[in-house]
Amino acid sequence: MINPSHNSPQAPADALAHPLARPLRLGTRRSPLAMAQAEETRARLCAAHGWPESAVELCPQVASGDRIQDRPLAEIGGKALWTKELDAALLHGEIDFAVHSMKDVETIRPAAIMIAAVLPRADVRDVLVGAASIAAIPQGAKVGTSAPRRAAQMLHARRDLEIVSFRGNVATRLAKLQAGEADVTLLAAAGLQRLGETGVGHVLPAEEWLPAPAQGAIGIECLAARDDVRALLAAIDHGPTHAAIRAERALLTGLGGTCHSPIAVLTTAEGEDLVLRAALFSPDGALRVEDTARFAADDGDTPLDLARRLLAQAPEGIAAFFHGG
Ligand SMILES: NCc1[nH]cc(CCC(=O)O)c1CC(=O)O
Repeated sequence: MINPSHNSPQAPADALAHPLARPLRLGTRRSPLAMAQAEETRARLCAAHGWPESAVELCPQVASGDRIQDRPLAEIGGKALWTKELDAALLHGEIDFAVHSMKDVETIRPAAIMIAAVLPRADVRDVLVGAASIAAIPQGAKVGTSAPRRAAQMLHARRDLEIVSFRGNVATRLAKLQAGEADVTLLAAAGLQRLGETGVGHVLPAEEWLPAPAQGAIGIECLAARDDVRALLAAIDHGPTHAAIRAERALLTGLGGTCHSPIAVLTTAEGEDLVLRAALFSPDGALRVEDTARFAADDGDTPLDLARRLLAQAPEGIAAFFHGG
């Protein structure tokens, strides 16, 4: 990327476009949200390095999580269903890096794969569609969601509501709501914004309705051994978001949380410090424990301590859904 000499003939634009001899291959799922996130990643990477768009080639893959639409994620194998095809493509050298919603990436990853960059976090909040607020949802209404966290939060706030399973991508879920399969649903503001669906629903205040771990963050993974790719991705890593995601994932690791575990968390910055606020629920929403920790962004131990404190306070009806770190 350094101009060699003033006398050297001007290289053609394509030859200058990239340090590798070929385009970088970006692995992504095929869903509209995943494709929007892949496009955003390509745009940021090309802008950071002054490359034309052709320097990064999108390589969409069908994930098992997208293929199987009729059962809750927690039932069919969990978050690995979003990552295993892209992991295999990375490990086989078919792609150079993979773009993920960090919310969907399990805490335990193959040793050869690392999170090389995290993009600046988008809106972390959930959006309620179908009612103006939690209080305004009609008595006994049906809430369409397959997320254990959203179901538990909703039942915690409103014991009268009924949860109905609601899988599928953002457009599918909005269509199911339109078709009357449920009265209200919950979606991530970040996903709606990335799809250009900005007028949909009512944003829930994050302080009252804590989001999922890593919600709103896009992460980019590559092989730990690929120093060349890691150096290129470092240019688009957003330190504050990366620190928050590291802390939230450490908390989840400490809790032994899975996709069955109703956990909500909000990270905020206070000066140089991070404040991690986390709540655990029983799946039926009857029980809830909450705790908070403040720590320096590079302190990896405090999120684990917070996990231990939460588990120590958790009654059996909550602890049964977490198995410790
Ligand atoms: N579970 C699917 C999923 N994974 C990431 C997002 C939204 C984007 C994000 O959180 O970054 C969504 C959709 C949703 O929860 O509404």
